[in-house]
Amino acid sequence: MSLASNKMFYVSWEAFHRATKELARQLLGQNFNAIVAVSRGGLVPAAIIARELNIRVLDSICIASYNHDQQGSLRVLKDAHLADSEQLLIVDDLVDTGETAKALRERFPKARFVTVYAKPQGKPLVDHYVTDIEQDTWIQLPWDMELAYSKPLVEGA
Ligand SMILES: O=P(O)(O)OC[C@H]1O[C@H](OP(=O)(O)OP(=O)(O)O)[C@H](O)[C@@H]1O
Ligand code: HPA
Ligand SMILES: [Mg+2]
Repeated sequence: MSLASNKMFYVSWEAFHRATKELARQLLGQNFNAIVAVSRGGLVPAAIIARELNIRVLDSICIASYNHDQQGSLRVLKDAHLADSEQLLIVDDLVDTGETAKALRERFPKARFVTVYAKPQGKPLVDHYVTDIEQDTWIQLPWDMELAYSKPLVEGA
């Protein structure tokens, strides 16, 4: 998939941290004992949730489907070793078309699957998420950005 619109949703590190802590709060009391992070995007929220919920056992599944904003075929580069169970939490940064989520649901039918951001197409596939994003909007994540000079509206200051 490539976006026809160029609408962007820019996420700072602080905003990402705040939203992920809100996701952790939604999960309080559900007694998860292990996390599978969906690498790479799920690694950061998985670490934050693990810290908030005092979960010490983490694993990763490495899935690639996008080359920057171009969706290609989904490839599982490395599987996770933890067994599927209702106490297992699968964490990704976002769900967009839902292709990645579909593959994860098949791989871990008993586990709970959560993301920080969700677009409409993928939303039905997640158990919990924090922020709705429109389908035609690209989420710019903090690790894909850097601070840069911003030209003033009027030159010559
Ligand atoms: O709902 P979908 O349309 O499947 O898109 C969502 C997936 O796409 C991104 O991963 P990507 O494959 O770009 O790899 P990355 O996590 O290494 O950036 C994102 O981190 C999700 O895992
Ligand atoms: O909107 C997005 N932003 C970053 N990565 C993504 N991978 C799928 N959709 C997105
Ligand atoms: Mg990913």
